[in-house]
Amino acid sequence: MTEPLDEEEYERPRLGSAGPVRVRVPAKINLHLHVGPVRPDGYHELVTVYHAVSLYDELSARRGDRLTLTMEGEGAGELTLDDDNLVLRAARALARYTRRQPLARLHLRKQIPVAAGLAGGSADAAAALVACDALWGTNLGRDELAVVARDIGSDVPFLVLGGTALGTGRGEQVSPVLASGHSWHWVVAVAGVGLSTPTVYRELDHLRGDGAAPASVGAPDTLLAALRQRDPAVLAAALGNDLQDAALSLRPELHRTLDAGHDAGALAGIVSGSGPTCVFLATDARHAEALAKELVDSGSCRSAQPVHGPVAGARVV
Ligand SMILES: C[C@@](CO)(OP(=O)(O)O)[C@H](O)COP(=O)(O)OP(=O)(O)OC[C@H]1O[C@@H](n2ccc(N)nc2=O)[C@H](O)[C@@H]1O
Ligand SMILES: Nc1ncnc2c1ncn2[C@@H]1O[C@H](COP(=O)(O)OP(=O)(O)O)[C@@H](O)[C@H]1O
Repeated sequence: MTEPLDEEEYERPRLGSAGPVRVRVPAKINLHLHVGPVRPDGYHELVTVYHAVSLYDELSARRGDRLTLTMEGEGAGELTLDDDNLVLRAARALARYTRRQPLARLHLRKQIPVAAGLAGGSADAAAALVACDALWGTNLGRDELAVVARDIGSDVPFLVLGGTALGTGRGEQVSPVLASGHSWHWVVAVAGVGLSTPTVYRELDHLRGDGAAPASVGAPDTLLAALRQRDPAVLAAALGNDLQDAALSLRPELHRTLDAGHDAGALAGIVSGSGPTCVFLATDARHAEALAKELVDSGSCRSAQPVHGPVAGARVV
């Protein structure tokens, strides 16, 4: 973490924009999530393939004489405006990094459900970095913003980048894996109540420690090759998530959601990251529409919506 500066060391911000700056940021799913051993710092070593999908939060930033945040939309009422708020943490981290005062009026419109395995909070942090960078005229560029992002959360650098990317380390080391221009069609089926990410990692450790170790997805080579083939049936066979058994152990009712997707004709279904959202692969946009409707009708999830990916990371719009 960057050390906080004393007030007098701060520069008044040179405003890059009069504002408002509007930033749109996507949710992520993990097409491949291999969870390795626990590291000395308590995080698990990961190899993951992140994929940004067309479900967005939006953050606007205006000039202000303090740092303030207001929120509306999906799950906004559950979030507090304390030091744990990822938007405020991100704005302060960028201000410290660029030796400025964190002065901005921020407003967040949420559509990405909270604690759903879709990295909504990380997305909002990435949006705050991009919005404040534009408002303050700090012009760090995506690679440097991704460096600031690492201290905020493991998923945050990916949400700055977007697209499809390989994540290693604790997930914070990201590199793009392809830019083929091909779109994939998915349905995200959201559960009523979120799951805590640390609880799901602990459950995996517990399952592994029991000796009834769930099989691991191994290396991402098959998945990466499948992405290059652009064939949804091939991709369907390559999707995998080591956190799935842990999420299912904590939420057995997710079996019903996965079964409903299968019965409705999805090419494949997996838990998204730490869950409890389930994500289903469709052949095309129409198939995704039909699947989403059937999933809602099945009553096995709170809502289901078609999305596509990959899409760009946090962007000024
Ligand atoms: C599981 C994943 C998959 O992409 O995301 P979600 O599906 O929850 O969105 C990520 O690993 C979550 O990333 P993120 O939500 O940024 O996690 P962080 O804030 O860095 O860490 C939250 C907690 O998750 C656990 N954690 C996270 C990353 C990691 N490589 N090993 C871990 O054990 C630790 O308990 C940590 O204290
Ligand atoms: N702006 C924010 N949006 C969502 N969650 C936030 C935010 N700020 C802090 N959080 C906290 O981050 C945690 C993880 O949320 P989120 O990123 O939505 O889920 P997940 O890690 O499952 O993808 C939640 O417990 C939530 O309280």
